[in-house]
Amino acid sequence: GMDVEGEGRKREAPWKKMSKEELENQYSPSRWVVRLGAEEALRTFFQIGKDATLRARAARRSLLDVPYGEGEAEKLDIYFPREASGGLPFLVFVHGGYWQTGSKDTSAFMVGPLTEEGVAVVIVSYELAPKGALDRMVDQVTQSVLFVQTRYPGNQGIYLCGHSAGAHLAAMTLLANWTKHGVTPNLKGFFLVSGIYDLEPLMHTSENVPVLTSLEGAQRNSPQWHLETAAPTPPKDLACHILVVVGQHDSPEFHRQSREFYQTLLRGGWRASLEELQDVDHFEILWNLTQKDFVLTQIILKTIFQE
Ligand SMILES: N[C@@H](CC(=O)c1ccccc1NC=O)C(=O)O
Repeated sequence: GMDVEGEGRKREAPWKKMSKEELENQYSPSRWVVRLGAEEALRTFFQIGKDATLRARAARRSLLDVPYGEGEAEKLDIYFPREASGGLPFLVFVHGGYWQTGSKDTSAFMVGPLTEEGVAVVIVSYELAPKGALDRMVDQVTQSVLFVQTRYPGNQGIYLCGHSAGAHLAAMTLLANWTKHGVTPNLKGFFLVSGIYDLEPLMHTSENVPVLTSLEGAQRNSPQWHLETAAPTPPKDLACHILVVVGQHDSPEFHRQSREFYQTLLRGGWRASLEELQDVDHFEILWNLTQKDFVLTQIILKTIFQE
């Protein structure tokens, strides 16, 4: 009905009526790609990411493999604008790959157009499953944000961007207790791209192997679940804007996840918006960020520079 309060909370989750095969399908983004076959889409995605990373390293001043923690995987790359002077805005990017694949070394998609406009870009690696556990990955992303704030205290804002499973990890930092860490990062915005916010349906797919072992663990690592049950209060100044964005050709379950997370953010008093980007799939929505005139590149730049 029209009762926004009741939507999505009292109603039975639609995925619970799906067969295992249907869930598997809904949570396999490559199967929804319209222009390429599934395998070719994934290959193209990683190739474009690798090329963009090589270009970024050749064309921009960078600091590579900077440790933000003790762990072997706890490394990040920082790419600077050509004319870097004084305080810069920073975009911190968390890659996807269902917590099992991906790397900072294939994920510097947006470095070209953003550094061109004066944004420093940080690409984060974290410890993948099976070695890494979700709680640990969430902590690592939190640590990477703390690292950027501590190293660049004069920054003109930190914007956290994540794709797919990386959007999940980025969204989890909305729940971080910064007081506990002793540093409050100058977080000004979130760009959550084709993300997953409720992990419970994934427990019934092969993608869960080996990250989700219990319902309790799935809930503990679901920003959707936290916002619905504990309702953490948003920062008082509401300076932080959260953009939830999904591609037209993402699966219906990915659309539902984005929509419900956005609605839950609004109910909780966060400043959020939802965008469905026309004519892009789960992978194009990210690889198009290599292009300055792509609508999401423009949205990101506008968000960073209007504030
Ligand atoms: N096996 C997955 C792979 C995948 O979902 C993926 C690959 C690269 C970057 C992000 C991805 N999705 C979520 O993290 C698929 O069917 O597309």
